[in-house]
Amino acid sequence: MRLSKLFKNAPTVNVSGLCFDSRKVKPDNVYFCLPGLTFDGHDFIDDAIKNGAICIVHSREIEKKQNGVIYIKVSDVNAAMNQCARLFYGRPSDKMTMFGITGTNGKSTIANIIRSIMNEVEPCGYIGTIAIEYGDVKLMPDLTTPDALFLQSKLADMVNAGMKACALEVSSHGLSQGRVDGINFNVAVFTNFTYDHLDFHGTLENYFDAKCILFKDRVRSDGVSILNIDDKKFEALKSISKAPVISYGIDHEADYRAINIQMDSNSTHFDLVYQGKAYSVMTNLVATYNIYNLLAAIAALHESGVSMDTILSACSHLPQVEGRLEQIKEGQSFNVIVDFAHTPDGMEKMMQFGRMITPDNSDLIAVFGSAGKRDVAKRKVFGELADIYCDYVILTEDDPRDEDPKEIADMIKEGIKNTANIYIEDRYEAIRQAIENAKENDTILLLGKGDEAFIYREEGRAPWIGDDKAARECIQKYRK
Ligand SMILES: CC(=O)N[C@H]1[C@@H](OP(=O)(O)OP(=O)(O)OC[C@H]2O[C@@H](n3ccc(=O)[nH]c3=O)[C@H](O)[C@@H]2O)O[C@H](CO)[C@@H](O)[C@@H]1O[C@H](C)C(=O)N[C@@H](C)C(=O)N[C@H](CCC(=O)O)C(=O)O
Ligand SMILES: Nc1ncnc2c1ncn2[C@@H]1O[C@H](COP(=O)(O)OP(=O)(O)OP(=O)(O)O)[C@@H](O)[C@H]1O
Repeated sequence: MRLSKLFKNAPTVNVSGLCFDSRKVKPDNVYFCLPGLTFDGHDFIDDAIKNGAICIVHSREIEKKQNGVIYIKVSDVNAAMNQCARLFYGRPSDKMTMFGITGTNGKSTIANIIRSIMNEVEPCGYIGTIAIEYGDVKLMPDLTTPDALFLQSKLADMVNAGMKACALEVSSHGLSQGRVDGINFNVAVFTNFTYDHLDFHGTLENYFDAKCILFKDRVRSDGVSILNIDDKKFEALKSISKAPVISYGIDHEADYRAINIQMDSNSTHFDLVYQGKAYSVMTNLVATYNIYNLLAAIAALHESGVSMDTILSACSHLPQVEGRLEQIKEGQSFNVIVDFAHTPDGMEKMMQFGRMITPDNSDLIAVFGSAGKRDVAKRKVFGELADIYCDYVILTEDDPRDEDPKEIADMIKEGIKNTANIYIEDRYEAIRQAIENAKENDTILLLGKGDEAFIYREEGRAPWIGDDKAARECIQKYRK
């Protein structure tokens, strides 16, 4: 592409790509000097030029300019990069129905439900924590919401592969770093707002402000904002939404409301009330929070023109979202559930569900840890929740990074006053002991890692068999 297509008054030289990391710059790339949390991209201009950058986009004054290199000064490099990414990749998001899903918990679940039902109407891609998926392509992501350059390139790949829609998880980090600034969403979905990510945002107010960006700035004014009316942030989001608001919920009157909910450990039935009419919904999703997730997805799809018949007939056989309330069934006489719960709210919801499916004379056993180098305050809260709901706790490693997993476990333990607990550092061994010792009708919750097939240790990302595979293997070996 010609540089002049990206910047007014720029020379008409050809550029081969866009890059914000000097180490990854290729010949004839444009290098964007981003201010980061640790470094400032301006400090790596020489490296970028050595690697072949033909153009430097910067905001700081540059004293020594090199011949043959084009320098473009802008007031906000991040904003310029987002705009260029959109143009370089041919405005891909304008060619698809874009669903953006944000909130503390439920983003992956809702995005995957949207994708799977949308696929029955027209091809839909997914970008989020679990994968980047479109057609037969499935890639493992590094981030929930990728950086703007990678994101726009993947959206372009989706358009080229024939996708007509995309369900994108929009994290608060992604919003505050402008990773989705080049996207105008047709549908913006809000799940819920509880405690998370204080290590990054500092305060809950900042965390919420980041979430607001999707509804204030990034949704199209002719689009729609789908909001959870039972969440305490409903009114605040409604008041700032650029697009008309559609509500969903259980406890309050809503545009899409679930009533008469009946649930067991394998399925849920409820009546969906929409515009005064009740539709009977049968779904293989369980746990009350998943009814919220399903309502959000139903509202998002229906408001984008998918028929209620198509949506409701798909609800009964939704594919298992990997590592989200995944029930491990190997013919054993007790329940084993793998779940990605890693916030206090997620933990509590899972433990409540575990309690609901466990008979009074049986035990609820939880196996979990907490991530290293991430929010420390939630550790004790996890312990307090386990103390309320569980009969036995096995504390183990999560993603310790360069922290000592035992010290993390001790911080969780500060919240456990009455419930019996042990510490088994090795996650596989912790799962093995839980499974080997479970009695008939007990429930074992394996929490925190979900579908992840890696553990972040001191030396980086190390392979991990995965909670689901570990559990299946242990049931086969020790309970057959
Ligand atoms: C905390 C955070 O979000 N950090 C992101 C941030 O890094 P940073 O600000 O620290 O960047 P930096 O290292 O200071 O570097 C500044 C600039 O100098 C450049 N640089 C740096 C060194 C060099 O030699 N050459 C060079 O050009 C860098 O490429 C960058 O452009 O900007 C980088 C570039 O976009 C991101 O890769 C990085 O994400 C890191 C990897 C990360 O782990 N982010 C997580 C916390 C995250 O975003 N998570 C959310 C939420 C997940 C959830 O809900 O649980 C997600 O969406 O995944
Ligand atoms: N609506 C909800 N309310 C509360 N907790 C939920 C809800 N949906 C899911 N959870 C819990 O949060 C965990 C993560 O779910 P999911 O991956 O869908 O959320 P997420 O917002 O995408 O999280 P992340 O971005 O960290 O992956 C689940 O395993 C479950 O424990």
